[in-house]
Amino acid sequence: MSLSQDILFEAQPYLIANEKHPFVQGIITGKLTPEQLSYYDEQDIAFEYNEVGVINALINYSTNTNQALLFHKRQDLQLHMLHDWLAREPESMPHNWQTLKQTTIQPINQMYRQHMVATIQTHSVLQILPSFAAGEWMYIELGKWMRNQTRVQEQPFKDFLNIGGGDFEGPNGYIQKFFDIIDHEAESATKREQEQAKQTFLKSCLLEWYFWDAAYKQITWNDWKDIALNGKDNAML
Ligand SMILES: Cc1ncc(C[n+]2csc(CCO)c2C)c(N)n1
Repeated sequence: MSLSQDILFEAQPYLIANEKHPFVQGIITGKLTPEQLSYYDEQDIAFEYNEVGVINALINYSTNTNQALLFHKRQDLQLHMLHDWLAREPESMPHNWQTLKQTTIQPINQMYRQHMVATIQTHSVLQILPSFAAGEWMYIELGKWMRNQTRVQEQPFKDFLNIGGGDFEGPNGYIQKFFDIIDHEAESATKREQEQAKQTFLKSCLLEWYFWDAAYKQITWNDWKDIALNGKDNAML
C-alpha cells in the first residue's frame, strides 16, 4: 500500500465526522445565521492567506522543477481566488487587503494556521504538503458528497462547498498530483518520516472539523477570556 492510500484509509472517519458537523449540515439545510456565515468568511479568507506562505515554502523546498512549477501554478490560482474573494460582497462585509491583515485570528484558526506553518521548518515537501493537502482534500470530498444531497438552492448556501471538478478533482487535478508527490517523496523517506507525514495530514483533518465548530459557535478569544477570567461556563468549548 502506498503512503497516500494508507493516509486516505485512515482519513475516512474524519471525512464522515466533517459531513456530520452541524455547520456542514447547515449548509445543506440553509440553516446558518448571517453571523455564523460571516465569522466563517472572515476567518477562512485569513486562513487562505496563511496558505500562501505554506505554498511559497512548497515552491522553495521542491525537490525537482516539475514540483516547483506545479506549486507555482497552485499559488497563482490561490492568489486569483483570494483576489476574487476580496471583490465579493463588499457591502455586507467590508474586507480588503488592509482590513484582512488586521483581522483577529480566532483560537482554532490560529491553531490550524500554526499547525501548518510549523511544518515549514522541516524544509521537507513530504512534511509540509500533507498539512496543506488535507484541507483541500477535505473540501473536495465534501463537495463530492454534497452533490448527492438534496440541498437548499439559495445563495450563499447553493455554492458553498460547490467546488469540485475543474482544477482540483480527477486524475489530472491538484489533489491527485499532491498525493503522487507525497508517494514519490515517501520512497526516499524513513518509516518515521512517513508516519509523521500521515499524522500531519490527520491533524489537519481534525482541525477542519474544529474550524466548522468554531464558526458554528463563533468562538473568539473573548470567549476564552470570559471562561478563564470570569469563570463562564466552558461547556461551549
Ligand atoms: C478551513 C479551510 N480548510 C482548507 C481550506 C482550503 N481550501 C479548501 S478548497 C480550496 C480550493 C477551492 O476553493 C482551498 C484552498 C480552506 N479554505 N479552509
